[in-house]
Order: sequence, then structure tokens, then C-alpha cells
Amino acid sequence: MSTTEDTEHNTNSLAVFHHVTLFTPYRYVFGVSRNITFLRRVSKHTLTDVSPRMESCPEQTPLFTFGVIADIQYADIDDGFNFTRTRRRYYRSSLQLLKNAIDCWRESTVKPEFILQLGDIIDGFNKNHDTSHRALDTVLTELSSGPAEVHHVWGNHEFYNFSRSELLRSRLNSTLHSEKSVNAAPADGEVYAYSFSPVPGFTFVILDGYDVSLLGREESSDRYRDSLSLIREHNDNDDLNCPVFKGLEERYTMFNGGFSKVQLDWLDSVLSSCDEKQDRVTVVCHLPVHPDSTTPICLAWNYDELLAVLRSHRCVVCFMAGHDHEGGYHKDEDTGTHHLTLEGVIETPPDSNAFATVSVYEDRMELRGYGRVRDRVFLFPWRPQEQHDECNDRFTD
Ligand SMILES: Nc1ncnc2c1ncn2[C@@H]1O[C@H](COP(=O)(O)OP(=O)(O)O)[C@@H](O)[C@H]1O
Repeated sequence: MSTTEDTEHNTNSLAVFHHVTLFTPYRYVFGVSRNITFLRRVSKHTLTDVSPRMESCPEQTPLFTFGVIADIQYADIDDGFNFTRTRRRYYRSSLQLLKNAIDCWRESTVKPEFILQLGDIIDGFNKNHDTSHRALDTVLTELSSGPAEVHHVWGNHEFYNFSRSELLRSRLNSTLHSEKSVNAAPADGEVYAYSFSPVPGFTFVILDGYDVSLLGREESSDRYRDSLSLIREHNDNDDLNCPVFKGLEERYTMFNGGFSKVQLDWLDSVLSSCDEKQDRVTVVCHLPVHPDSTTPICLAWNYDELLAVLRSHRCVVCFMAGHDHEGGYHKDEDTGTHHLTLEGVIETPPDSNAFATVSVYEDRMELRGYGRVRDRVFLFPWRPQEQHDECNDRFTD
């Protein structure tokens, strides 16, 4: 990046700016406005100090905010490790980290409209200890003390603890408990997918990444049989939790799954209607679907089919997932859609945190990360009919 004043570059972005501190008496403000990126020199003394990680339009009031947290995997057991013993898992202290998140959301000036819980709320070890219900109660009691309703996503650990029919009847089925009106996917395959609109102009879609899977499907069912033949085409190990180490083929393990045609068609129709309404859509799932937002071992089986649906609708601004505890991010170069994989609570040391608050504006979402989750700005992909907001105007020469 050049450091001359008002250097211009073309971009497709709408409005964001960053402060770049160099070893000079000046601070450089890097701005993007009306598709032009520029760099402006400002005296360090004329700027009020801002967080080094969250810098755009701090005085603007968001339209709404929401909280997000992933892979809590609570169990009342001692610390352990992931399968390859490369990362520590803090089963017991994950509850305290959840409490930290709830406290933060409760005390925030702008109360979140809702919380997204991205799946794996309790760990599969609870099943071995016969503590699944107790652990779930503990975590849900904590969540219910928060300031907003929770939208639950299902991950592989939900199926280690409960059957699909139990889950459908449980408090983890947010379609039964949401105060907001939800549009549920067709129930013929017992798919857990729905959309809701917390604020006019914005839609959130919760997807079922284990719709096609060996987890949560009766061995006698067609869905199980089809899932087994699919995974067997790609994975010849006796233990289907063990991947074949061939690039993206690694995703064909038993702890992953995918999306049925019924679910893909339903998503396509929801997104078509959002295109018409010019809604901004955030799609949410336990499993990541962009290969550059995660490691291959965590990708959804038919991530490519899901990506094709997302890419065919201009309304999609963001995709959020958990599952990969190390987290990840990628902006789809074809569409500008942001693919976020949130760092998991379970692999976060007790003296840190792993959650985020997202503030939504007309032209962007700002994710404020806590602990090992970093701040990010998700500009909405450019649309010709956009009106420029105050934030843009302040950066127009
Ligand atoms: N490379 C592997 N080989 C064999 N089994 C594995 C492998 N990785 C994970 N597993 C098993 O798959 C299951 C899910 O793995 P886990 O790491 O608990 O998932 P998550 O990342 O969702 O917490 C566990 O039973 C684990 O032992």
C-alpha cells in the first residue's frame, strides 16, 4: 500500500476505513467510498483513539445486533485433547466461557435481538457418562439467563447425545420455541432447517448439515442407506471417522454430513423470495461450505452443491459456521459473500474467550470478537441501487 495522500484504487467495496499507524507524526486513514479506495494523512493528535481492531463508524447506531457462539461442547469432565492430540479441550471451563459471553451480551448497551448457537452445545462424552440431559440442562439454563432468545444449530455432538426424533421434540428445536415467526423447511425428511426475519430487510437461514448423514438416521432408513453408499464411494477405511487423506476427499467422514435435494430446493426458494424483497441474508450451519474458510476435514460433504445455490442469489451476504475449532474466514471471490467459521469455545483456554457480537448496518455487518475471535467488517456486496449512508458521506472528499 502506498502512503501518499489520497491514493486511489478501484474496488467493489462500499464503505469501510482503517487507521494505519506508521512511525511518523501522522496516522493514515485508509478509506473506501463509492468504489474508490483512498489513503488520507491525519495528525495522530487529531484522532480520538480507537480500538486497534474495530475502527469503522464507531458512533453509528446499528439497526440491530446479535450474538454468536460455537462448539461449547460442555461436559463436566477433566480437560482432554482433540483426536490427534494437538489441541487441548477444556470441557468443564467451556461453561464459564459461555457465562462470560452471556454477561457481555446482557450488559451491552444495544441488547442483541437474538443469539446464534452454532452447534455442538454439549460434548459426546456426556453420552458415555449418562449425563446428556443434565449437561444440556446446565447449558440451556445458562443461555436462558441471557438477554435474547437463542437460535440453535445442530452439530455432530447433538447426534452423539440424542436421536433426531428426540432433538426434534427438544429445546434445541428452535422452530418450536422462537418468539419470532419462522418459516420451516418441508418436514418430510425430518430436516431441521428454517428461516426467520428479525428485522424487516434481513433474513437468517438455519441449515441442517446432517440431513444426509449416518448420524441421527435410523440404520433401516433410506436416508442412512444412501448416506452410507455416498461415504463408501469416497472413504474405504473400516473406521468411517478416519478420513482418507486426499485433499478435499477428507471431508467424507462420519462426523460430517450434507444437504438433501429437498433442503437445497427449499433454500433455493427462500433465497429467491429474498432476492425479490432485496433482503440481506445470512445463512448459518454447523458445517462450513467454502473450502477456503476451513480445513477439508470439516467441510460439508456436498459443499459444492450448497455453494452453487448460494452463488445463484444476490441476497446472500454471509455464511456462518462452527465445527472447525480453529476458525477461518474467506470472502467468496465470485460473489463477495463472507464465509466465517467461528473459533470453538471447547478449544479456548479458560483465561480467554470465543464469542462475538455482530452489529448490523445498512451496508455492512461489524463482528466484534472476544478473546481469540478477531474483529471483522463484512461489507455487503455492492448493489447498484444502494443509497450512500452517513458513513460513506463522511469519507467523500
Ligand atoms: N482422524 C480420525 N480418525 C479416527 N477417528 C477420528 C478421527 N478424528 C476424529 N475421530 C473421531 O470422530 C469423532 C468426532 O471427532 P471429534 O474430534 O470429537 O469431533 P469434533 O471436532 O466435532 O469435536 C470422535 O469419536 C473422534 O474420536
